[in-house]
Amino acid sequence: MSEEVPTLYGIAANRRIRTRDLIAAKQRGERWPMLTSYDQYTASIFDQAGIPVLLVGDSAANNVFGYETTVPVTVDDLLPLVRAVVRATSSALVVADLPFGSYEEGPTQALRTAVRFMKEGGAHAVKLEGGRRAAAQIAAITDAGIPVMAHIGFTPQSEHVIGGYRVQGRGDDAERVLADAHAVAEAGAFAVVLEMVPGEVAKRVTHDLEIPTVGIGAGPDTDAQVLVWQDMAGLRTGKAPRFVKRYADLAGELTRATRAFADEVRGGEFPAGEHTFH
Ligand SMILES: Nc1nc(=O)c2c([nH]1)NC[C@@H]1CN(c3ccc(C(=O)N[C@@H](CCC(=O)O)C(=O)O)cc3)CN21
Ligand SMILES: CC(C)C(=O)C(=O)O
Ligand SMILES: [Mg+2]
Repeated sequence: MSEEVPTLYGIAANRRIRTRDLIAAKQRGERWPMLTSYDQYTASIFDQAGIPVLLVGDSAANNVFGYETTVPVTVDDLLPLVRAVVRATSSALVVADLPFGSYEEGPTQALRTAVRFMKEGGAHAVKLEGGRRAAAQIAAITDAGIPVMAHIGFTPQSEHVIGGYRVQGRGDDAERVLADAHAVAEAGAFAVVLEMVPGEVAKRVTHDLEIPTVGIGAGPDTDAQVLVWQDMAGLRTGKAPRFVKRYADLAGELTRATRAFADEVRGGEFPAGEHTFH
C-alpha cells in the first residue's frame, strides 16, 4: 500500500493539494477527477488512488441518510462525515458542501457555517450552490480566508423552484449560466461546478474563466469531472442520471458476498476452526 501515489501531475503526494495547485493544473491544461466521499474507507481508497479533491457532498442526504432530496440534511449531520474524510486522507483537498438552509440568509450566516466546517470539521474548502444570488456569500467566505467552490447550472437544493432534474442553460438560457459563472469567479471562487449544462455552454465557460470548471453532466470540455461515488462504483442500483458511468458493480459484488455469508451461517460452514478461539 506504499507505492507511488499519483495525484496531480508534477505534484508530490507528500502534502495536501491546495487550491492554487488546481488553478496551476488548468494553466497547464491538465484535467483532474473529483469524487464524493462520506466515510473513512472510501476516503482512504480515493486518496491513495490519486483523486486530488474529495467532496463531502450534501448528497449524503440521498446516498447516506436515505432522503428523497438534499433539502433535509443539516450541518450537524454532515460535520462528522467531514471529520472522517479529513482524518482518512493525506493528499486530497477536502471540500465540505454547505447544506440547504445554512447560507441563504446572507453573508453573515454563510461565513458562520463555513467557519464551523473549517474549525469543527477540519475541511480545506467549502462549496455552496448559486450564481449571482450567492456572490455576496462567496465574497464574505473568501475574504475570511476560506476557499470557496461554487456550483451553478442545475442546483439540486433548488429543485423545487427549478421543477425537477433539468438541464440548465439551453438556448437563450446560456447567457444566464455565463453570467452566473462570471459572477462566482469575480466573487473569488477558486473553482466552479457546472451541473447538467449543455456541453457547448460548459466549454465556453471553461474557456472564459481562469478558475477550473468541474463538470457533472456538462460534457467533456470542463477542467475536471465529478461524480457521486456510489454512482461511479455501481453501489446505487436503479436508474442513474444519463451523465453517470458505472466503473464497477459494487451492488452485485456485495449482494454475492452477503448471500454467501448468509448461506454459510445457515449451513453451519461459518465459522470454521480457523475462526474459532480455544
Ligand atoms: N446518487 C446521486 N447522484 C447524483 O448525481 C446526485 C445525487 N445523488 N444527489 C444530489 C444530486 C441530485 N442530482 C441528480 C439527480 C437525478 C438526476 C436525474 O434523474 N436526471 C435524469 C433526468 C434528466 C432530465 O429529465 O432532463 C437524467 O437522465 O439525467 C440528475 C441529477 C445530482 N446529485
Ligand atoms: C454532485 C456534487 C457536485 C454535489 O454537489 C454533491 O454530491 O452534493
Ligand atoms: Mg451538493
